[in-house]
Amino acid sequence: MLSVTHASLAFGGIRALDDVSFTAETGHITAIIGPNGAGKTSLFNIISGFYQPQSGSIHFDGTDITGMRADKRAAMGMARTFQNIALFRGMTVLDNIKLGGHTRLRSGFWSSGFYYGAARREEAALRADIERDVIDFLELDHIRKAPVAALPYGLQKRVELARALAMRPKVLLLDEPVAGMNREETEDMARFILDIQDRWETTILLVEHDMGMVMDISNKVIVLNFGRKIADGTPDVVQRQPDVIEAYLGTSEDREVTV
Ligand SMILES: Nc1ncnc2c1ncn2[C@@H]1O[C@H](COP(=O)(O)OP(=O)(O)OP(=O)(O)O)[C@@H](O)[C@H]1O
Repeated sequence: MLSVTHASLAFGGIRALDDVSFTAETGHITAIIGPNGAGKTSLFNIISGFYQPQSGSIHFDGTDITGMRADKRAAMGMARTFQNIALFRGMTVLDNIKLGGHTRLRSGFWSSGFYYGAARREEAALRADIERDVIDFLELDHIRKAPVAALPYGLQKRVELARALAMRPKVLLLDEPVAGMNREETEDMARFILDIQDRWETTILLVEHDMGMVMDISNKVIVLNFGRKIADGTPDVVQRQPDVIEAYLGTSEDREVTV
């Protein structure tokens, strides 16, 4: 289980997060929604360790990780995808995915050269693992040798998911996984997310503006508005809450309304 307790984060005078608490249960899909600027990315950033909250705490499987560095959190089993695709565009699909797997190697990415025999055996095992569990699973076999830059957007997003999955994460943070996708690509991605939950019981956190997808696949929805949590419950309950509807509909013109 992952829990955020009374977390606040401010940038100058802007309160990006204001006393936010919630839990993401193990093996569940928890969505974080809210209008633009509500604090969703900030919440992801304090969970993954990119930012430190000014107050409050974050616990992961019983450990207080509030002050822990991002790479340590990754080593504990936290993986993340980004709003804007963060892949090595000139490298192949397979090589990008293997980079995710390297966080799992005991001999480590940088020390591989020094422990060549052991590292090579580990590398071969990792490759077999990735082929079976990630490439086949996410149906990427036909493009494994393709450079990422040559792929359509929806597939690039799937490769990014594959790279996160190669870390065998306990917690997977997905930042707008279907942004910019067409209906078919969105449905594929939703199916893959549900399959990941089903197969590995991964705890999944999701920031997403596509309300149809969020309400369809989430076990729980957290709603933020101006840095504060205004709702926390099952999709059924949350989408009927008047202040949630108000947050989306009663907003200024520059906010995106996707309900
Ligand atoms: N590095 C930063 N420096 C200054 N202000 C920031 C920074 N990051 C976020 N903010 C501000 O904090 C508030 C919350 O931003 P955040 O990006 O977390 O919202 P969001 O819900 O993810 O928005 P979006 O849906 O547009 O991605 C906004 O007012 C934003 O301008």
